[in-house]
Amino acid sequence: MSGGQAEGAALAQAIVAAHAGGFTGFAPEPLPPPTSGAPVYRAALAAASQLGFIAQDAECIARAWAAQSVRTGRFDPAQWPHDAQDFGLASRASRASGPAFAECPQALGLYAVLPDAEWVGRMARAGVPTVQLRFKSDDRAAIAREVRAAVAAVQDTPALLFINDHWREALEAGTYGVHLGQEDLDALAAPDLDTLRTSGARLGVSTHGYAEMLRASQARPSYIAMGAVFPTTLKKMATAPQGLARLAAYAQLTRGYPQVAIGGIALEHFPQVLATGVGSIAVVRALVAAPDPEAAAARLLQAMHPPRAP
Ligand SMILES: Cc1ncc(COP(=O)(O)OP(=O)(O)O)c(N)n1
Ligand SMILES: Cc1nc(C(=O)O)sc1CCOP(=O)(O)O
Ligand SMILES: [Mg+2]
Repeated sequence: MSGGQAEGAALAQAIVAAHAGGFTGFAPEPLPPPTSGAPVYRAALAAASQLGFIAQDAECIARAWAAQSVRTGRFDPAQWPHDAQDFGLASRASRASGPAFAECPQALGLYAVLPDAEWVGRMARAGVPTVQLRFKSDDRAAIAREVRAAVAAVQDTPALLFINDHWREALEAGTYGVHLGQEDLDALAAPDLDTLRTSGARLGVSTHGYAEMLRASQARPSYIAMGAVFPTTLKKMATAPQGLARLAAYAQLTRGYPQVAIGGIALEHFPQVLATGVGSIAVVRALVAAPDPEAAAARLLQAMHPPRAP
């Protein structure tokens, strides 16, 4: 090992030593091919991989760490990067990154993700402030029907309605917002994204790590969803559960956006999830698999807004 390599390995170990106690529970990932020769970049790439970040996220962390060192003029292994500028995360507030989607509340509160319009109405009437229709079907007529039924179901309630996946039907029905996954966003042609934005509909985007957050920010959505926090049995996830320490880091990075935490979240997790700073928690099974969904909604709403200590 050359002197330079030994020095780089020591920097990487210093980062790992400072953060291994926080980012626990992840097996090391293979070291991706470096895209820069800068010593801080290379050390952070090795450390992030050692801490279990997948290649695309290790690359984001390494680039952010190098940018942070240049900006501050020093390398501190304890200083995990959190600055949006260092990551190149597009800001919602700055016009320089292009027009933004319409605003939604900074705190969307309890967010129920629901399989059909009947559930949407039921949870809106139970007082859930944000609801999503997540209706999985390839039948265009059935989708349009379900979206219209969901709009009607929230009409006499204050609930904000997002439609998952089916953005054209959502625009036709005039819903409050649309939620898209990364693949949906990638598949959307620029003119379609413009149509969606200029319609005034709010846009929420799913993310599962740093690289996806940077990608989502390019669209300057109304909110950023971060998951899966814990293991979920609802669907097969391409990425590991991210856990609370990563969620806290993601929330710090994306604090210019309203944030939604999702994935495997149950009542007992609410205090720790809220402590990361997110303003909204999305759940599926905690409501639809509950023996008494209205009573479950009441408990989750209370956990979302715990009374302040006197
Ligand atoms: C609030 C919220 N966050 C994430 C998702 C997941 O959306 P997506 O990635 O589009 O995956 P599917 O839900 O379509 O399987 C969501 N629906 N809501
Ligand atoms: C639909 C969905 N999207 C996720 C993501 O991480 O993008 S996790 C998830 C399932 C959430 O269901 P439950 O609360 O029952 O675990
Ligand atoms: Mg989707």
